[in-house]
Amino acid sequence: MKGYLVLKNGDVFPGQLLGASSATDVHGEAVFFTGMTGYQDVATDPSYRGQIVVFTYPLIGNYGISDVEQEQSEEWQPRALVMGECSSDGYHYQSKETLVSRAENAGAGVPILTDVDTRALVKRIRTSGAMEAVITTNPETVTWENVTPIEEQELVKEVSAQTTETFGSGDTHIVLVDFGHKKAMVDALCAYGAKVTVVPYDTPLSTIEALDPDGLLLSNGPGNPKQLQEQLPAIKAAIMQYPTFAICLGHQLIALAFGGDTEKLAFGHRGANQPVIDTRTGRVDMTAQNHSYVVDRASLQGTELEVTHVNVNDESIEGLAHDRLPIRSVQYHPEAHPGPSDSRHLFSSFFRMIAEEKEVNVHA
Ligand SMILES: NC(=O)CC[C@H](N)C(=O)O
Repeated sequence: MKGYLVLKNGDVFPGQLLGASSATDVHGEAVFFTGMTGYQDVATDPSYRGQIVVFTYPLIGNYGISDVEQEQSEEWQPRALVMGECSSDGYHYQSKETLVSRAENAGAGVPILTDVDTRALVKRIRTSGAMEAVITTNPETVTWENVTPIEEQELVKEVSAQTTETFGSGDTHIVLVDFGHKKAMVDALCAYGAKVTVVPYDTPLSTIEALDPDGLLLSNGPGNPKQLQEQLPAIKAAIMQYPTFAICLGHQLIALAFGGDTEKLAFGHRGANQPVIDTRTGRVDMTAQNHSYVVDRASLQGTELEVTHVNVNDESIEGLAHDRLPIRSVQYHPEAHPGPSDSRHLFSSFFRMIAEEKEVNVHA
């Protein structure tokens, strides 16, 4: 069926619609992802909730869909996927589903718009910025009334765990505060010897205390971090009490909790090759990224936070450390999925930080 992506500025990009809910108009924020692989990880990453993801790589779906390895959550998360060409053969995961069959059977109702001039579309987003968009079968009838802008949607509430769940059986107990975590994060923690308890984003401090964690992980998640303003005092109280590592949305929340500010990038960083330098060691990692917002450097003046990592391309802030407490955060994704795992060592630094803290407490 013929379909269209209509940008809020009026530009229309035609294509072919696949998927269960192809007849319905779907609103979202049009953003682009530059990785050559990782489409399944992207399609299931809760950070993409509310967004229409345009893939810059022209051929998507060619290695198939895995049962579990690439799956980051149980649902398809973006509002829609847009691509140049959608492969109907899953080459690597041969006996499994393909992207086409997944879209066609998608109970979640995530349409895929293929055969789109994604090059032109991405150039438009680069010049005009990430923008609201609609996937539709009839561009004439598109309306922007009664649509809540993504900044005002309570997306974390939609994706956060409803109940507490425990994974792994290691000796180090990590409580993962779930703003919309990716499964790869739990897997990475378990691989380093953790037992992980995933708790809803608004879990009170007393419940966290009752779980007696060795450390906290504040996860990634969708939307504007300022949506969680009300949670900041509780987040601050918790992270001041336990060694904490925070990723992406979690990193932004740490900045906000300590009096810093965040701002929105024109079109964000979404891909698998963002170079990040550790300003203390000079080491550069190629990183997996997926974010619209960044911590504002000037806002950190006078706070207890120090910048530890910087993006080599645009000098935006990529990592923070508390000047006194064992609190570290990064804007990028050390758990990868999709993208390189160069920065997986940050998980071992987290476990080292926890061990050091235990030492200090033993001798205190
Ligand atoms: N991956 C994430 O956690 C994204 C954080 C936040 N929603 C942003 O877009 O900046």
